[in-house]
Amino acid sequence: MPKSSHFNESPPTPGKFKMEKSSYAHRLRSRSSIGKIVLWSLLALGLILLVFMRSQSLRQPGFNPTGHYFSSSYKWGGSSWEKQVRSSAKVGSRNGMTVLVTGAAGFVGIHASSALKRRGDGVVGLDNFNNYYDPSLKRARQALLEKAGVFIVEGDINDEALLRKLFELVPFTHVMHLAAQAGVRYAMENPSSYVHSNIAGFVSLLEVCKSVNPQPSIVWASSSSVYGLNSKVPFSEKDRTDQPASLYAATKKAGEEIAHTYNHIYGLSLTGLRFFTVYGPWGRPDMAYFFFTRDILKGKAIPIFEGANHGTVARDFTFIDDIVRGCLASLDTSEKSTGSGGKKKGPAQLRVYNLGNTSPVPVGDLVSILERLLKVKANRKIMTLPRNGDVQFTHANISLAHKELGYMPTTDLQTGLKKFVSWYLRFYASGKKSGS
Ligand SMILES: O=C(O)[C@H]1O[C@H](OP(=O)(O)OP(=O)(O)OC[C@H]2O[C@@H](n3ccc(=O)[nH]c3=O)[C@H](O)[C@@H]2O)[C@H](O)[C@@H](O)[C@H]1O
Repeated sequence: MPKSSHFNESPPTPGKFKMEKSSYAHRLRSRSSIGKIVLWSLLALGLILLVFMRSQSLRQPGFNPTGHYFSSSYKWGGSSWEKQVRSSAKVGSRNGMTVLVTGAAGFVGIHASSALKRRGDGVVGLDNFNNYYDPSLKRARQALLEKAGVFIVEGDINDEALLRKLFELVPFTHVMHLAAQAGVRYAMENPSSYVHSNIAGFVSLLEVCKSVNPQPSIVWASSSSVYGLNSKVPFSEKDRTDQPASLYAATKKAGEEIAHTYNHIYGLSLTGLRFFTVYGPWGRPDMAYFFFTRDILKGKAIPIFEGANHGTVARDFTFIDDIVRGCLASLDTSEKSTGSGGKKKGPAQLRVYNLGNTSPVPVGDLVSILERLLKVKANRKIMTLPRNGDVQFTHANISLAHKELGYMPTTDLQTGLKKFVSWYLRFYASGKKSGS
């Protein structure tokens, strides 16, 4: 045996100090070894306890591995819950569809759900009500949908058992998949939440959709951010999308590739919509137009980004009503999925469309419009576009959506912001809500 494998042997001590092998020294050494063993055992125990406590806290209702807290636990199932799901899914018009809307308590979700319900489709919502932004805004949207007869199931798209249960109760003809971790800049703070919702969550949904019978047709939210560093404008669906500038964009691009796979293998009919900076009443407080409004009213400084050499930063801001029309047209023109029992029976539809406004507006002009509408001067703080995933410019070419969906935006930024500001002032009028 090689010498080094003798654990009990004293190692060679090339250093200055060599201990005498007296029995006193031996006792001292064995006492200190016992001490070390006790210390290491305690440390190991502590570590095990820590891991155990963390795994328990992850299992607690109201917490998930993305670091987001939920305002309530996910309790689903039971006869009254099933009754609510079934009743919400009831179709109110001839040839109406039955749609599962994920992210129904979100900004686009509430508008799309109520538009579908209004025209007589059966709608069931699904949302995890996480606290990425003020959950009370999501609850207010939920209350509005409830009044319209749309029930929002509380749960996560990663919960396949819940998704299967929903399809067991209702044979959804369509899924409008809007649940996602949104926001370009937040991806640097909490990257795993993007992977959890936009990749794992999407796969979980597609896994269920591919295996149910009949398979639904799926329309889902991609993003203008997939164009990333593409500098050819306006952005066309034919342009390259392999240079994402943020992890958010990368997960949306991944979604498009995942959609291709499920279409190819399982015959799922899939339509991805590249939304361009959607704004409007009931919007998202993490978006610039929303928190600019709040901060102008508070007299706080407004950070306005500009490119290198004072280059303009601009967005193709698109009003929510135009986006909703695009969503409904996509659902209406969706062909049926072709698979059954998890097996593809023939080629299925696979589409991607830009839904933009075709008229980019510099961020400085957005602030000027808000100043006029709010009748308050903004405290502008011009700063160079930080390296945070933002791109300098977006501009949609919508000719494909126009040709195939009849999509044609009708709301300019001035008109759309007027509607937003009037909603904002009414919603936050009580002064109790902060708009954060
Ligand atoms: O089209 C999309 O796919 C995305 O649209 C939206 O992203 P963006 O277009 O980046 O919107 P938003 O954050 O409102 O910034 C607007 C402008 O203000 C500038 N901006 C922003 C913050 C700031 O402090 N200062 C500033 O000038 C900023 O540089 C930008 O020019 C959605 O959030 C995203 O989820 C996704 O859906």
